[in-house]
Parts: sequence; structure tokens; C-alpha cells
Amino acid sequence: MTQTNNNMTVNPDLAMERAKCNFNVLEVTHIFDGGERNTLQRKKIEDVALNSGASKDALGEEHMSPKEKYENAVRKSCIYATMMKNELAELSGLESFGVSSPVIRRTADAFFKEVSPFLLHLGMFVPTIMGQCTPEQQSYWLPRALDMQIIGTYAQTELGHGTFIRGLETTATYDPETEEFVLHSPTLSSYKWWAGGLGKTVNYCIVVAQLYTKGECHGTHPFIVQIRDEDTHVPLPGIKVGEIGPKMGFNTADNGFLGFDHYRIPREHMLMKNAQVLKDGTYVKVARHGKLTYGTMVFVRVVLVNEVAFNLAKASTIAVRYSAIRRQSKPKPDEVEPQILDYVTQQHKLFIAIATAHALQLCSTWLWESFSAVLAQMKGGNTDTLPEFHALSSCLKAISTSDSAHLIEQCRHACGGHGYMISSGIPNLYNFVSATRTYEGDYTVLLLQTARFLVKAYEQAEAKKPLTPTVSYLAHAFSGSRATWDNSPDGIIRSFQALAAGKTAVCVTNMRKRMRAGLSQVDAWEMSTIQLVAAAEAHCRAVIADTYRKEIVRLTANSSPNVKVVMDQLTTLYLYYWALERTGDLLMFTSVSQKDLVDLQIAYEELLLKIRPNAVGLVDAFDLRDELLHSTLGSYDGRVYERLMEEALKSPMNKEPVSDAYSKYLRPMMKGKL
Ligand SMILES: CCCCCCCCCCCCCCCCCCCCCC(=O)SCCNC(=O)CCNC(=O)[C@H](O)C(C)(C)COP(=O)(O)OP(=O)(O)OC[C@H]1O[C@@H](n2cnc3c(N)ncnc32)[C@H](O)[C@@H]1OP(=O)(O)O
Ligand SMILES: Cc1cc2nc3c(=O)[nH]c(=O)nc-3n(C[C@H](O)[C@H](O)[C@H](O)COP(=O)(O)OP(=O)(O)OC[C@H]3O[C@@H](n4cnc5c(N)ncnc54)[C@H](O)[C@@H]3O)c2cc1C
Repeated sequence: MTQTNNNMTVNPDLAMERAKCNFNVLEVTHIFDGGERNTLQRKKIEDVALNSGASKDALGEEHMSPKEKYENAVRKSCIYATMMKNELAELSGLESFGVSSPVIRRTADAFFKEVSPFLLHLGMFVPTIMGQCTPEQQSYWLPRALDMQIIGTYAQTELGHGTFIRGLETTATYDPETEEFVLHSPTLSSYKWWAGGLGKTVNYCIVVAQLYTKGECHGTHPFIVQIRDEDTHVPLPGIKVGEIGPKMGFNTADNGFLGFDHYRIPREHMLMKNAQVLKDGTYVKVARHGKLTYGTMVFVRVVLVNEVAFNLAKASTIAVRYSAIRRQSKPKPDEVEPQILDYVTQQHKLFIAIATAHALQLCSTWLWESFSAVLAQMKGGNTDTLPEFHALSSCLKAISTSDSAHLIEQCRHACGGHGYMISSGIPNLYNFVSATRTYEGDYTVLLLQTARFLVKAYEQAEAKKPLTPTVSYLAHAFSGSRATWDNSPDGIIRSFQALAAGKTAVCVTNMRKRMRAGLSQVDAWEMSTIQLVAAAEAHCRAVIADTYRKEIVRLTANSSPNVKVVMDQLTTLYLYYWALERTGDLLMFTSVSQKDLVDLQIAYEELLLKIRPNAVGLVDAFDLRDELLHSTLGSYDGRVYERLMEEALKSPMNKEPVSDAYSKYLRPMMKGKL
């Protein structure tokens, strides 16, 4: 029997779950959105962007050819970009549309099952103009880019190098005679590779190249480069550009390749905020910190934490709603088949996904605020906080993307066979999020950046020198005794810090041992990298746990009692889950006993049961409209089987009763005439 809810026919199991929920869902929505005002503004933006139906496709993207898919994505990008410039910019309170509204970014997902070919324009081209140009350059380029008179991308990675930026081979050689830079791709491996939108969409790009002037190489620098005619869109002479072909995801992003044959650009097209080349070819370094040209990457790493929190919220919404309507097996012969959400193993798969979406969402807001503070200090010429921030944003990017990809895959497992359907929405989420673990700095590589900082901080702690806030716990690393286990939230967080400190200490000790045995510092470091990655991961988990806990306590200070309880249950679940995932480490670095761990496992299982009645309410609180979920399994009304059948019937394979393949191949083979 079905029930109606907001004029909608709702699956009775979902209706029952909603009736069972004992907390005010809207209050939790406000927490996730960062306040009631943000929720109201988000809803307004979604109404304007989505109620017209402009986000919908007549035929599902999955049934289109690659060319049709791309053209459709461009069509919708143009519609959405026009909305962004007009109605949405006004609604979001922005003077011009752009990178500063996560809501506008998130709402775009209703238009694209994969991604927009404009993602890199707004995600990296515009931010690079904002972060790397002089004020004069900015006043020329920014209005054109924001108004989308030009469309750009960020072409840094080459066929031969992505991680190791200092190893890039594209050259930009200054010619003082003509006051131009000559861009050149000397080898196949120097071809730019991967930039989103480069294949067919953009007419400009940021190119990162090795700068040569007066015969000397000054390392990689960014340049703004026109690659296609502004009117005809034809590639300009000296440019070889194209699309790189099918990928696991991102198939509407026309990622491209780009090569230069002694291609000339004006001197002023070097982005000169951090370094300049004067007319006579003199190189002048302006920036106080050598890595400020990496600024756009740091910005995107910060943004990505928010991005993956949102995508994990989507996957957990789909999987929890589906688990409430799906009934399977008969553990008690006299009773009806239970909802699969009643299985404790299912709760174990899913509730951590909900908790992690909250943890990452709150950490992303905190990280954004820290980033704003670092930028404000740098405006005043102070770069002291940059190393700590680079270490922090590197590990948070690595762990948030990796955990989210893993948990989205776990949500797919939780949906059984139907989760494997593209129409479930989960495969596209996974394909998108698994790429975030690699791009903008690979997981291992970024954790090793954090490890560099941790080791230095450890040495400072050893020398009793002051420590920066996120590593201040290292000061306790020299007490000589193991940290005292205590299963309160604060006690568990202290234990996570003890693990990070203990693992860092082991790395330092091993590296010193290896160096005493004759290895160079580089080789001793290399031999310790497995443990260094583990130390950086432990550090990051301590930071996330601490931030999540503190933020929830702060944000629920005035919440109603039941909201306080359910938010506390989620944070506790997060802490228990990760403590139980790291029992070996806890035994090494804290006083935890076998009995403590057995008790913790029982407490965890009891917590799952406490959260169970509120599970659907918790994902409803993410307040994700069906248009954003793109899912047969996760829609608000729970009409799962109906939607699966409707989608199956849309398949072009079902257009004809007998496939052409029958007369061409099957019949001849079966009649022995092939
Ligand atoms: C209309 C519709 C619209 C709809 C849409 C609406 C849209 C709305 C738009 C908004 C939403 C957008 C969503 C986003 C999506 C974007 C998609 C992006 C796609 C992907 C893009 C990319 O994928 S783009 C390429 C990224 N490619 C990397 O990511 C390379 C990694 N590789 C490195 O990043 C370096 O290679 C690596 C390892 C650091 C070593 O760099 P290196 O060799 O130079 O340096 P060393 O290791 O020697 O380190 C020497 C010392 O520098 C220190 N240091 C290093 N970096 C530092 C730093 N950044 N800041 C401070 N300090 C730093 C270090 O800590 C050492 O410090 P110390 O010496 O004190 O220990
Ligand atoms: C979907 C997608 C979109 C992208 N978009 C863009 C874009 O718009 N613009 C752009 O410029 N780039 C883009 N990229 C490229 C991306 O930034 C790089 O792929 C990424 O930085 C990883 O570099 P790589 O491919 O060179 O990997 P590699 O560095 O070759 O990594 C391969 C393996 O080697 C390991 N490894 C490498 N170096 C070390 C080390 N020092 N220590 C230990 N292990 C190491 C890595 O951990 C990894 O396991 C995109 C990539 C993808 C997948």
C-alpha cells in the first residue's frame, strides 16, 4: 500500500521510517548547511535553477554517443552559465558569479550526471587569474573570464609528468627582441595532457612552463595563452590540440592534449604577481615564498574536501533510502522479510558514510576559514602560516577523497545488484570521486608532503621549540609512557593524537638508524615512506576527529535535545569506528587492553541500533533534491522498482522487438550458415 506525502506517492516503508524519526530533520539540515540562512538561500537558488526543468534530458546521458553527450553537456553548461550570470548571482549575493558559492556549484550537479566542460574554467582558470595576476592583469582578464567572453582551463600536467611539477618540460623562452615568450613542446612527453575542457571547449588556458630568460632557467611559471580563434574557434597556428579519449568518468569534460611549436605570446601574458620578466629579460622574484605559484592547487585541494563531502552525502542518501525499501531473506521464519537496513552489517556499511559526510562537511568549512585567514595574512606579506596550511590541506585532500571514494563504493555494495546500474546514480558518483584521489595531487604524494611537515614539527618538539596549532599534540610525544586509553570522545581523540605522534616518532627513529647505518638522508627517507604515509594519515584522522567533535559541540549548543543526541551519536560512531579500525595501532601506542577493545566493539554495535530508527531522517536531512541524486534507488518517494522498470524501458535496445544482430549473426550461426 502506498501513502501520500507532500502530494507525492511514497513507499510505505519509507513513510514508516519518516514517522519513526525522533528528531527535527530541518534542524540537522541547518547544521549541515552551516545555518538556517544558508538553507533558505540554497532552497531559493535550487528553486530558480531547477524548477524550470532545464536540467532534465529527454534521453538519459547514458544512452547518448560520446559526441552527443559532450554536446549536450555544453548545451546545459551554457544554460546554467547564463543562469549563474543573471538570476543565481543575484540570489547568492555575489557581485559576479564564480567560485565563491558552493551552493551554485552543488546545484550544477542537477544538470550533469558526469561533469560540466566548464568545470576547469570556474574551478581553476578564474581562480588562477585571481591568485596569480598583477592588479593590472586582473583588471584585463577577470571581467572577460567572469563574463565568459573567453573560456579557459588549467594545463599543467604533461604526458610525462603530473606529480613532479619541477620536471615539466614545456619551455617558455623570453625573446627581448620582440618582447615575447616562445612556448615550445620539445618532446612527446612534454605535451600537456588531461586539462578539462581543453579538447574542444576552451579558447584560452593557463599553461605552466619552464621559464628561460637570458639563457637561465627559473623554474615553472604560469602563462595565459590563447589557443583558439575567438571567433571561429579554430586552433591557432603553432598549436596542436585535441581530446584524449574515453576515461573511467569525466566523459563530458573533454580533457585534452596540447603541444606548442615555437608559439609566441606577448610578455604581458606571463602571470606576474609572484615573479616578473622585465622588457630587457631581467627576472625579478616578487613573492616571499617560493611555492606561491602552486596557489591554485592549494585552493582546489581546499574546495575538494567540500566537494567529496557532498558526493558522499548523495551516495549515503541513495543507499539508506534503498535499504529501507528493500526486503531480503527470512532470518525469522514466522516474520516477514526484514528491511535490509535492519541487518547490523548493513548499518555498519552505511552509518559511517553518513557520519563521514558530516565530518568532512564540517572540516571543509573549518578548512575554508583557515584558508581565508592564511590568505589575509599573506596579503600583509606574512607567509609564516603557509607551511602548516599546505601540510593540512594536503592531508585533508588525500584522506577525504580516499575515504569518500571507499565509502561510495561501500554504498554500492550495500545496494546489491541494483547499485551496479548506472541509473542508481552510484557508479557516476564513484567514477567522479575516485578521480579526486588522484588529481590535484596524488594521495601518497600529498601525504608525504604532510609527513615532511610532521617530521620537522617532531624535531621542533624534541628541541622544546614552540609548535603550530595542528601539531601541538606532539609536545606530549616525549613523556616516555604510553598514552592512557579512555573511551570518552575526548579520550579517543587524544589516543588518535598519540598514534600520530607514536608513528612519527617511529619514522624519525628508523630514519636516524638507517642514516647511522650509512644510508643518505634521501634514501633513509625513501625507505621510511610507507610508515611516513601512515603517520600522516594518523595525523589527519586526529585532525578530522578533533574538528568534527568540536564543531558539532559548538553547532548544537542551542539545538533541541533530540538533535543534540543524534548528532552526538554520529560523532561517537565516527570515533568508535576509527578506533576499531586501528586496534593494532592503539595496542602499540596507548594503554588500551584487549577487554577495552571488546567493550568498545559492543558499544559500537549498540550505537548502530540506537541510530537505526533515525537513519532515513538523517539522510533526509541532507535535503538533496531528486534532480541532484539522479537515482532510481534513492529518490525521496522510494518508488524504486517502478523507476528501475521505467528506466529499463527507455533503453534504445528495447526500441525494436528483434535486434538486427539476430538476422546478421545469431540466425546464420544457429542455422549453421555463418
Ligand atoms: C556552467 C556550469 C558550471 C558548473 C560548475 C560550477 C563550478 C564552480 C567551480 C568551483 C568548484 C571547483 C571544484 C573543483 C574541481 C576542479 C577539478 C580539478 C581537476 C583536476 C585539476 C588538476 O589536477 S591540475 C594539476 C594538479 N597537479 C598537482 O596537484 C601536482 C602535485 N604536485 C605538487 O603539488 C608538487 O609537485 C609537490 C608534490 C607539492 C612537490 O613540489 P616541489 O617538488 O616543488 O616541492 P618539494 O617536495 O621539493 O618541497 C619543497 C618545499 O616546498 C613546500 N611546498 C610544496 N608545495 C607547497 C605549497 N603548495 N605551498 C606551500 N609549500 C609547499 C614543501 O612542503 C617543502 O617544504 P620544506 O622544504 O619546508 O619541507
Ligand atoms: C580526471 C582527471 C582530471 C585531470 N584534470 C587535470 C587538469 O585539468 N589539469 C592538469 O594540469 N592536470 C589534470 N589532471 C592530472 C592530475 O593532476 C595528475 O594525474 C595527478 O596530479 C597525478 O599525477 P600523475 O598522473 O603524474 O601520477 P604519477 O605521479 O605518475 O603517479 C603514479 C604513481 O606513482 C606514485 N608516485 C609518484 N611520485 C611519487 C613519489 N615522489 N613518491 C611516492 N610515490 C610516487 C603515485 O603515488 C602513484 O601511485 C587530471 C587527472 C585526472 C585523472
